[in-house]
Amino acid sequence: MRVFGVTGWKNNGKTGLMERLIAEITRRGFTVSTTKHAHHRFDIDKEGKDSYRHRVAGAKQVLLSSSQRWALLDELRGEEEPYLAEHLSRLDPVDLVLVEGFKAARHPKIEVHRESAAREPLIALDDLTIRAVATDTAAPEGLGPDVLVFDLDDTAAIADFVLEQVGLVTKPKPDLPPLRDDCFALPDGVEWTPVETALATLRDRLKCVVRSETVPVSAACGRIAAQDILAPRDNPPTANSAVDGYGFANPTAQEAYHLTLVDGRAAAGAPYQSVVPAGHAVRILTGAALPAGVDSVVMQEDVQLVGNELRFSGPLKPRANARKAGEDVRKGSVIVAEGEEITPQAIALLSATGCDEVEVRALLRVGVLSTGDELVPAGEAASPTQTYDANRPMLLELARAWGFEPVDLGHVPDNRAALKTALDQGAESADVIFTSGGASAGDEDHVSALLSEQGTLHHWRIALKPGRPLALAMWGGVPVFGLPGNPVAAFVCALIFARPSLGVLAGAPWRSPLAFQVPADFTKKKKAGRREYLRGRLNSDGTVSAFESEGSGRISGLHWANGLIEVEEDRTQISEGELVRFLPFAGFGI
Ligand SMILES: Nc1nc2c(c(=O)[nH]1)N[C@H]1C(S)=C(S)[C@@H](COP(=O)(O)OP(=O)(O)OC[C@H]3O[C@@H](n4cnc5c(N)ncnc54)[C@H](O)[C@@H]3O)O[C@H]1N2
Ligand code: MOO
Repeated sequence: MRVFGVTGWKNNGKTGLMERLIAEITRRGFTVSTTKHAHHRFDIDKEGKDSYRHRVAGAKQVLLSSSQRWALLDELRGEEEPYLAEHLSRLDPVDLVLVEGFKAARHPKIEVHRESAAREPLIALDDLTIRAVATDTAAPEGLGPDVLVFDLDDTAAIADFVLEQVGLVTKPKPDLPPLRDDCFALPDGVEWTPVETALATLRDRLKCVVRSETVPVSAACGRIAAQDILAPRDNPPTANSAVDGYGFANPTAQEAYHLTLVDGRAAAGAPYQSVVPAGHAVRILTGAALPAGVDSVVMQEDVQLVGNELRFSGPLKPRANARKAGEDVRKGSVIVAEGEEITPQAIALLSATGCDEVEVRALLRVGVLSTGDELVPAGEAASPTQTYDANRPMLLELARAWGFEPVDLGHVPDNRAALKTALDQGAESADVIFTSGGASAGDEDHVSALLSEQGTLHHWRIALKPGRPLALAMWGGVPVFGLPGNPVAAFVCALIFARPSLGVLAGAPWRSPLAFQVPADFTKKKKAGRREYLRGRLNSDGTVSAFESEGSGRISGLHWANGLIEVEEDRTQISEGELVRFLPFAGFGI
């Protein structure tokens, strides 16, 4: 539940601001409930009233009800005052709960401050839950840099702020700034980079590089939401029946019901137009709006119809088999959050609440270039000293499987001029470039050499097997992932480093892979200090096997495996039956 508080010292105008905010936020179409902390002896009951007499006689709870409102009075009778969270759990779902008082609770708040009433120092000076101060004077001194200051009477600005803070509206984003050329630089002196350091550097330095566009919901599957998407209406939009049966009002604890059936019926899309009088029932079908005078439904299997008299046995709970309006989704609530990938399930939710178009990120274009004199595309004649290009087709398909737009930049020989031309073209037609091969420092490792000549290369020697050399650079403002040539190393680096990075470039949050612990059915020794990824296959008995070879050119092992086994840096041995971390390929979206 979204909660925001209004706090402040006595007589500074908390209730006034609450009142103005409730009016402003409900006027904008959001539903609001409130909670207020009051003086310990407060009483909304009146001496001599019936409810008061029930209470004095010893009732623990007294529930008062009328056709306009109901109230529940709970006498603590010496018990501890409940925490705010407990109170909030009692409220019906709404877009926003505004809380007056409850200074000590940890929800975010705005503090009200009136110069004439200020007797004590601002609470905001040493309470980090205060996100803003609303004041009738100049900005008070000593506030933290993140605490905003508002004019106490500028209700619209304060409402904008509250709605943004709780995520009900999104502030329009400025144009996307370019990535900086040094965004891959590692701290001085770092030689062998631990995997986690490399990941943290990527996570911290990269940001979204694609603009947003509006697409119909029918074309939005797999795309990334560019802003929070709010429900245009409640789901269900009106109270309706969950079953085929008979609708009536106010079930009680009575044992036997005899109700008179009215003419007509309520069906989904064809509501019953008149009021169902007390003591009567109406035929109602699943999904039909509850007619006026109906709040509960008895299933048709549980009734007897004698003439137009409906008989059934109780007791039946109040609102039995009735779905409340908005019980699933409230109008204005966030149904898909910014950065979320739109799944078929999200499409159902968007469609159910009436969204027909959504603002999504433009597809990230992933350029793939393979390098090396020895490479030949499949389909061409190749001598035994030549190698069929496996990385480029693999990387293009990974990009497609991850929901990006693959851009085939072809293959270049080990020639710096050809590589430069290909990278220039890549920077025009793609948002990020994968190269494979030439990533280490051999005579023919032109990718490293060229990127380093341009001065933007950061050669990362990762404490990782396979995938030790990883070249990262900017080319024409576009990030380049220089993946190692060995296909298994290229694949592991793509999954571990490129996938979460590409997600961020595409507008999604950083995603760590899905992993779980399973017993190994193999033994292995390893050097301490580096992380290893083995090709693993989860067996039907719940154990995991490792591929027979750790050779970085053994592509058949990639095809054999259904995930990676992650062996931590400090581990030197795995014995049969010991738990290992398994990262299924399905968790990488492949
Ligand atoms: N003296 C050293 N030699 C090597 C080191 C090292 O640290 N010192 N590292 C080894 C490791 S680990 C790897 S991984 C590779 C990576 O080197 P490169 O990225 O420069 O890759 P290449 O030398 O160009 O190729 C390596 C290997 O992969 C084959 N390959 C390349 N591209 C493709 C492709 N598109 N499809 C299929 N196969 C490809 C290439 O033919 C080579 O066999 O360096 C080690 N050496
Ligand atoms: O680490 Mo290399 O990347 O073994 O293949």
